[in-house]
Amino acid sequence: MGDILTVKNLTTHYTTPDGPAEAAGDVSFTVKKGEMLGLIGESGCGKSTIASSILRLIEYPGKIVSGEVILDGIDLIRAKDKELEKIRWKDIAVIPQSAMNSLNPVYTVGDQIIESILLHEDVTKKEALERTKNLLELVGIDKGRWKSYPHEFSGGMKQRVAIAMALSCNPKLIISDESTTGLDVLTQAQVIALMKDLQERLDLSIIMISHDLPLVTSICDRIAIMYAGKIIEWASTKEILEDARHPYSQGLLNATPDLLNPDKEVTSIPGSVPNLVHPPSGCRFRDRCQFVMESCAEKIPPLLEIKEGHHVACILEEGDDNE
Ligand SMILES: Nc1ncnc2c1ncn2[C@@H]1O[C@H](COP(=O)(O)OP(=O)(O)OP(=O)(O)O)[C@@H](O)[C@H]1O
Repeated sequence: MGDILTVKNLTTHYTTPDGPAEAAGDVSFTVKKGEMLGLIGESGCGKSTIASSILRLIEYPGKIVSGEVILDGIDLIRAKDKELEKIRWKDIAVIPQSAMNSLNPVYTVGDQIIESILLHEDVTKKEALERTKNLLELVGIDKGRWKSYPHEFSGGMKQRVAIAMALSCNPKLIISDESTTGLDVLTQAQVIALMKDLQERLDLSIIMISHDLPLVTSICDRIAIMYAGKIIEWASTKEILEDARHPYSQGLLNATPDLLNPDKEVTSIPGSVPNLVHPPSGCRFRDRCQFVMESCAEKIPPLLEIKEGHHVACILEEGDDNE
């Protein structure tokens, strides 16, 4: 599988009265064609900042300071505004946080999907309506419901409409940003199963942003774990579950209950995420890390590939020189 998206050394700051907050610091990862990549981390660790940076939708006081975001050979950070406008939505579609509330209450769901197709593609209204009906069926909604208004739909159905909208222009990449927040657990599971099914059937590439580790491990092919603006571990889901190397990743796994193993001891990670304006020197996790050493304060550990496809940013993985 080839890479569809390459994020290279992306750094995004927010200006604050106390100085810049580095919400994404030197972030690098790739998304393969047809894969679902989970981007996971505690609230405030920079997940949405990365999503907005990929689409260059960071607004003041935010600023992309450096890095590249390559989609199909085009660097979106340096692309002209007009070029980028065509790429947004048509090539990269977003299912936003609380997607079900993103629908306009005064238009029918069908008209909203039709409008998004007509805005980006040179098709007739009749063709757009046909495609809308097909999209509704694809997400498990009777095509006759295109004339319904959002208030006539349940939360789960509105979520399905948001997915249909994201699919409306056959994007190469979908970014789902905590999009099932606010749904009950059962509906959330149905929507997630639908996304997984669509990803496999349509060979879609999806970045699934979430703070829900069990959700991400249940459907994603690979997982990038963020801590305080940095990716600290990135590997296949299997590797993360069986051989997580970063103490923060291990802490996250230990803090997650396992329904199949009710005897598992669940332990939380002491402390809290640091202020991103004045993060600790060196490793940002060191204040909370049970394996902390003096040298952890000296330099920011680089994200190293410790075995094929498994990347970790921890001094413990850097070899004998640092012991
Ligand atoms: N408008 C802003 N002004 C100043 N700082 C901001 C702003 N937006 C975000 N930040 C900073 O960037 C950090 C990352 O925010 P971001 O929303 O990307 O995190 P997140 O991981 O997506 O969180 P959540 O899961 O809560 O959505 C925050 O902790 C905050 O310090």
